[in-house]
Amino acid sequence: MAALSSSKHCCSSSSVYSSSSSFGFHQPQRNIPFPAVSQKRLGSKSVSWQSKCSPSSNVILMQDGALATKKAAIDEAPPSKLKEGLLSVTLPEEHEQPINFNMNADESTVTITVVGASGDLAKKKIFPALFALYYEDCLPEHFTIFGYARSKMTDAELRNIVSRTLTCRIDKRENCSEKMEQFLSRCFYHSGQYDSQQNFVELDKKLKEHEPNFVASSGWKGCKSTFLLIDPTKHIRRCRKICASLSASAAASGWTRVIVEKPFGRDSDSSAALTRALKQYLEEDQIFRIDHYLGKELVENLSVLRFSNLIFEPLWSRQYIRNVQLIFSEDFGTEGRGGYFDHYGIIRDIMQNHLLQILALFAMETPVSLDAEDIRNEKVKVLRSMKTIRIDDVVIGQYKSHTKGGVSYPGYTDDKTVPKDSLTPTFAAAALFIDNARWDGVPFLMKAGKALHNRRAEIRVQFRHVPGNLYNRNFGTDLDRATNELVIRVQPDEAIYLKINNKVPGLGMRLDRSNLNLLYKARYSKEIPDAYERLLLDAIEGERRLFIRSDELDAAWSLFTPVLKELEEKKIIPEYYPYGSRGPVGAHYLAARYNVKWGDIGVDE
Ligand SMILES: NC(=O)C1=CN([C@@H]2O[C@H](COP(=O)(O)OP(=O)(O)OC[C@H]3O[C@@H](n4cnc5c(N)ncnc54)[C@H](OP(=O)(O)O)[C@@H]3O)[C@@H](O)[C@H]2O)C=CC1
Ligand SMILES: O=C1O[C@H](COP(=O)(O)O)[C@@H](O)[C@H](O)[C@H]1O
Repeated sequence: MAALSSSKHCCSSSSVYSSSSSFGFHQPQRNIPFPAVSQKRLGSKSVSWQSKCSPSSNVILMQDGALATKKAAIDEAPPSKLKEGLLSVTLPEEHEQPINFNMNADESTVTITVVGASGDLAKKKIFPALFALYYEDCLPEHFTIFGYARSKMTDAELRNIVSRTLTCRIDKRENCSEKMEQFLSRCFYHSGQYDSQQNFVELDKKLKEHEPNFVASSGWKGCKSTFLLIDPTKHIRRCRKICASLSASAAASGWTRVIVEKPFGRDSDSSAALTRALKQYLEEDQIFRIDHYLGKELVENLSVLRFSNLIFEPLWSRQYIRNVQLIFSEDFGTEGRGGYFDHYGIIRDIMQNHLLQILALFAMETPVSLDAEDIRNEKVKVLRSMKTIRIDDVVIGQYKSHTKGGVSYPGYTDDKTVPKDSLTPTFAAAALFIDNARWDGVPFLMKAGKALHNRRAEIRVQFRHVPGNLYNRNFGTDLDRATNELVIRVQPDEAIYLKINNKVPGLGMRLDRSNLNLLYKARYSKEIPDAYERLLLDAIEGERRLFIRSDELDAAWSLFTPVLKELEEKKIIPEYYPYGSRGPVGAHYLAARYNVKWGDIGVDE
């Protein structure tokens, strides 16, 4: 979990504040005029424009009532800053005067705390993503990163661990080691218990010591963000304590945002309990629940593809789409995470969150705007329109050991941290339906598994066959074999391709299926940022579009909780499949029931 400070409280203690960056840092003003404000007449507003690091980010935050409209705000902002997207404004409640804000980007500042810094995710993803942002100049001029966990460590030891995980992009090798040194010199560590307010007060004290002089001298108390990287469901009491400490510190010294990693509960009740615990001390808009699949490039592109191309949106309904497939596979097992995994299983680990989030983005109605709340409103609507999942529409599997080419691969229950008699699914397939006018009757098939034959995540959209197609006789009796299929390959080798029927060149009339192929590595020379880079940047900027709101979470759990309960109460035995195989055959029967063939199986997979 991580917490960020937002401009909302940072600015509340003084009558006139200014801000110089998209990160919302507040300074005594530099006299750039801004429209007058009166708290009574005003509501929250946000303004979006192109930012250097965050193309569609919501960069100006006007809260506690700003008279300024979006247009006025943009009109008032200096063009150079609009270009860079470096503005953030918060208006104090008592403020009745014209407001000014600082435009000096050099004076922007943020403090990032990584709670659970000794863990796997911090090393593997969080520090490398923060470094990538630093390298890209997407972090403010003055930033400090504090690792926090119970393990005893010095700053040097943290830096040593972190340094081993930092890499520069292939196209950004210039000054790489110099940049790493600079980055590491901003990383510090503080050891403490998660439930000790005293330890957090000590941390706060250290954070202050690292604030730049101009922050201290202005009386402004700081903008902080905190990543909570301890399992929030298992450590709910600790999380509540952490939030209490952050909230107490924020009340005295700014405001805080908390970025929380999954798992967000294991069913509706535990998820609601976690939400209650977090909301005891934080407002919903301070909580950033991460689903890292939403930060993946092609998942983000889904809306662009659909809503900015005339050739797709009109086809996006039951009228033209026969089925949609959401596929996740990994070619490795739960090695090393068996203890965690056994408590959750693949449905909770991948389907209820990552695949369902993609489904919601795919199937939602057009949002009013690209504002986070508009998008999330549409996602909630579609999730709430889904039919209860029937147990007959779910197939579960578990991998067993397998020997191939003289190499022996372990079964799931061979992991010492997994009970020998565990029925936890490592594979699942499910058919879901959306009960609305657009998607009535269209199967949304999900498939997710570990220890399969490849690593892949993709969205497949199979279209209906062309009515009265002149070329039907070329396809034989199985017309569905010749339908168009749009494939959005999220990973690896990001690509979007469309399968079309095409005449094979020559004097005859032979058709084949070919791909119109947008392979990212062939089209774009730029390396694709890791999902965590996008998400961390958005969290720091206060952009919520890619984070899960509590009502979305409730809707997702309402959908999956009944079937999960039934599977567990009935102790349904998973279908065993060999490590490295294509998974249980039951998945094919499930698809066949709805006249569907999995698109990832076959000649053109
Ligand atoms: N690792 C991954 O690939 C992914 C992880 N996540 C989620 O991110 C979060 C962090 O994951 P990850 O880093 O792998 O987790 P780890 O198991 O590595 O632990 C993270 C931190 O939790 C603390 N911790 C571990 N056990 C306990 C305990 N029994 N009591 C109190 N604190 C404990 C450790 O700090 P210390 O003991 O020093 O206090 C450690 O720094 C989790 O919520 C996880 O579900 C999500 C997606 C992928
Ligand atoms: O959330 C999780 O995701 C990873 C897969 O993420 P990816 O970005 O590598 O595709 C998965 O291995 C893990 O079990 C799950 O908790």
